[in-house]
Amino acid sequence: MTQVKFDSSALKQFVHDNELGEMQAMVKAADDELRNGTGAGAAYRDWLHLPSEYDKDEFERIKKAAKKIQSDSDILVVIGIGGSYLGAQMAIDFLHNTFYQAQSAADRKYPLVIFAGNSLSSTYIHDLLELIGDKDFSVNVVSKSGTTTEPSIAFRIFKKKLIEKYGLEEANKRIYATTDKAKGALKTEADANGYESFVIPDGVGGRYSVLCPVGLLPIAASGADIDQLMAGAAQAEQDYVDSDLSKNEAYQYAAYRNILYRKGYETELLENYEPNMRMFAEWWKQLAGESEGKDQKGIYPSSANFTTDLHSLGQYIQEGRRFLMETVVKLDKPNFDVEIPSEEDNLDGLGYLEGKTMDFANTKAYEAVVAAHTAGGVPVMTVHIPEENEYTLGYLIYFFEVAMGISGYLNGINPFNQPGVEAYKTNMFGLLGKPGYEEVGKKLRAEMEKNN
Ligand SMILES: O=P(O)(O)OC[C@H]1O[C@H](O)[C@H](O)[C@@H](O)[C@@H]1O
Repeated sequence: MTQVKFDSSALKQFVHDNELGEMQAMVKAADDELRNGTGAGAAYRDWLHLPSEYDKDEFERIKKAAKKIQSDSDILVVIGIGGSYLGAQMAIDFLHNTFYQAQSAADRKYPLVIFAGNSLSSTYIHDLLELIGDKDFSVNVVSKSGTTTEPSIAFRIFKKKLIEKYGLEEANKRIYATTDKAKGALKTEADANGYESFVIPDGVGGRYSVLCPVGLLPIAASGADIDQLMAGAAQAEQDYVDSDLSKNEAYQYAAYRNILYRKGYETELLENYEPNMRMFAEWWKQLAGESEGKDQKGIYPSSANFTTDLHSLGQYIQEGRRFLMETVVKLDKPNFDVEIPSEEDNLDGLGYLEGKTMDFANTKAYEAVVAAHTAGGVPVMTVHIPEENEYTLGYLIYFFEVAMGISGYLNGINPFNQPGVEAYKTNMFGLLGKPGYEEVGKKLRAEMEKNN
């Protein structure tokens, strides 16, 4: 059964009936590029079949490693940046109690999974070291290239703590490395020290890697069911193969956002009505931004959390400059609903809501917002999900991944590279004094002095 329902009914005043049909030929061509590898970046399409063609032996090894971590660690520190942490963190937030970090170990039942190496903040690392204190912990270091600066620095620090606490031999048994099968500094180190290693397949880029060991090990260690996650994604893999727009809602989403983009709606807000889906938007932003923002074009991916941000960004969305489109991921049925209590005095005037639930109010807020923003000139699309569980999440991940592949080709770019992220890295290496980058550093310092 489909787990995602794409609703474009609020677009009527923005997109004429014929416009979607006019996209069909282009969607067919984009589908051909994606499925048959005739488009740019063809070597990075292996995520397309990850849900059905993953390495089953490795999958079992992931589950075993997760069990070991659960049995010997209070905390799992997952070190990675970009695609090497966003998917795991969004999944863990989506699948667990909102306050699971604050729960006691007994209530949580599973290790706390904490992410590091996704910034260069010393405060963050200091505070995490303090949180770990004397607790038992393990480290999952994740890097496809095996050379990214932020996670490399964090890894040195947590490796040192592991060695101090457990000694070298036991420390090596508490380090799990997820990286390339053959190249990169992390692979070299993992081989030299005998870390248990998991492979990021060649044809899977960072932002498409949540359904490989990158996401699966931390998600499994957190106690979530990765079989169900993969089963949901595999269902979506089957459901989204038709290049006929009328039969493929992921492709409809890709087509509509491109129709809107070409009319000047250049920024897309991914929205939720559930605080535990904030990280989902962060994951989606990398997926969309790195896939599409290149060659001086592309939809700018942003996000908003409702109803919270209706009291901050809401004014701008309703009446500010008109370049926004919105995509809501709407949970149709929360796992737990809470009734609004009755009060005799009704001093707060909420009597009219007595006996109704929080989710009733949340859904009415969503309906009200769609109507208001539509009237205000903001096109709104909705991706409905039935509930929050592993199966639905796997399905939803695949929905957005396949939509982004098609969307990129519709806009005439390579959706699978990210050449632009190197520019700051080169400068940073120059300024940090990395061997080989001396000239860059010299030039930058001279420019900075001139500007001061
Ligand atoms: O996994 P890594 O090689 O460490 O890369 C981590 C991230 O950083 C890079 O700069 C890329 O732009 C991202 O696509 C990638 O997910």
